[in-house]
Amino acid sequence: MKRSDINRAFRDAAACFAAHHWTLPPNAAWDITDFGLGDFARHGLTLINLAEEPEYCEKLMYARRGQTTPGHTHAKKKEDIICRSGELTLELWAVRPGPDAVQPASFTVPVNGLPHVLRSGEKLVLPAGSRVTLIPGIWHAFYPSSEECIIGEVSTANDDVNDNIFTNPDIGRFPGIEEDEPAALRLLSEK
Ligand SMILES: O=C[C@@H](O)[C@@H](O)[C@H](O)CO
Repeated sequence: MKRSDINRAFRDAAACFAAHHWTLPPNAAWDITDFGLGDFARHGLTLINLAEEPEYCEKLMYARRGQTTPGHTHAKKKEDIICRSGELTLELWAVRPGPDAVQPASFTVPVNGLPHVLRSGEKLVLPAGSRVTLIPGIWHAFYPSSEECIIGEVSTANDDVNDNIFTNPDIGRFPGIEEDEPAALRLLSEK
């Protein structure tokens, strides 16, 4: 990613958080990524790790229309993905998606704590305030279905270095950075 794209993503997310009265902690741990695919407008996510402890993690995330967090799962992390503002669409699979995948007819995820049955690969639309609970092994991709979206995540222990399994083997969780202007901030991955 160009440093100028990271700086712009930081400014866009900070403006949206401020407009929605999400006051950030001092020294917020920013994590801005194009998932190594070189197209932040299509495959991009801006995250802040609000709390990261051995037992639990809380994140605040931001995405704009057109930005997809690519399909992935976790071996260890259980997480709630929460739409905090806007509207968030998730695509969920019971097993790794792909041409040879044998998907079950249906599976169940908790939405706002209540069982919700869907077909593997089906879209789940979360309005602001709603959450879905994903156990390890549930594959998920998500993107705003509004102009922008503030997304929360509350989870068990987070390990972004080792516990993201993507369907696309070309994905790298953290971006390479091309320095084309001074940095407005240092990312988690640079510390
Ligand atoms: O589903 C999204 C989350 O698990 C993120 O916290 C993760 O960093 C995406 O790679």
